[in-house]
Amino acid sequence: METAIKAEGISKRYIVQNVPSQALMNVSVEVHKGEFVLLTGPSGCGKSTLLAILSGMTPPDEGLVSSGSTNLSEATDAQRDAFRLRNCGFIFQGFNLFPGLTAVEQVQVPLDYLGVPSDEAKRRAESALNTVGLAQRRHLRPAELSGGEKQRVAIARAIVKRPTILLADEPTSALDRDNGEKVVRMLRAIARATDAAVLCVSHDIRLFSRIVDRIVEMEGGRLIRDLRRDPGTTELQVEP
Ligand SMILES: Nc1ncnc2c1ncn2[C@@H]1O[C@H](COP(=O)(O)OP(=O)(O)OP(=O)(O)O)[C@@H](O)[C@H]1O
Repeated sequence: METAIKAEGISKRYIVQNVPSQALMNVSVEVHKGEFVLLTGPSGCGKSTLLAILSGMTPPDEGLVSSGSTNLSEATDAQRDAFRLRNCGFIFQGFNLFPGLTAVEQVQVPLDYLGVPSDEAKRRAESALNTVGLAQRRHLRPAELSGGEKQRVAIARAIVKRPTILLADEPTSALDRDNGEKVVRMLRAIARATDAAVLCVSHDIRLFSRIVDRIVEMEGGRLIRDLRRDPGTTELQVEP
């Protein structure tokens, strides 16, 4: 399997009011293209910090982060921004949609940032909405959509630029069980269909465990477990 993003020996410390707090300690992890990974662990264990470092949003204090030939740990702020814009799609717990924009306009926004001509951006936005089953609702604004539909718009917005890495932070926690499961199955289908590495933070292991390829568990700023599903079985196996 080809590597989409790789972190080696990552450490990150925050200092708040002169008190240091070690968010990540010597974390190494590799996520492959087409792989759907759940990142889980107790509150404050460093999951969001790891996502931020893997997407180039935050530089690590120590260690290497790389994607293909891009070395993110040595990149400038502008190079990391450009990497993120081109390669990463994000999905958030609270959807983060613009109240005044229709579904198709929301999905076009990342393509506008990338300078895609507006006719092509509209066509691609409609196609992404079609992928998440919302073609018929493309002219509606967030207030006219259900929670599940809003999250599907957010997924369409995240996949419209065909990212190599799709990062989701608690994408199901504002949804009921059925809609949550729909979203998780949709993320797996996206990983399969587009070969994107999908890395998803959630506390809801039960919802994800039957569907993901791999569960990475953190505690106190470290990775403590890495379970992979053997092809052809439903059991997740501990990494040797
Ligand atoms: N910007 C920041 N400034 C200071 N401390 C931070 C910052 N971001 C995170 N931290 C601290 O780093 C540690 C890890 O936080 P992080 O948000 O990565 O954990 P998490 O596992 O995502 O938590 P949760 O599940 O509650 O979202 C925590 O102790 C947190 O307080």
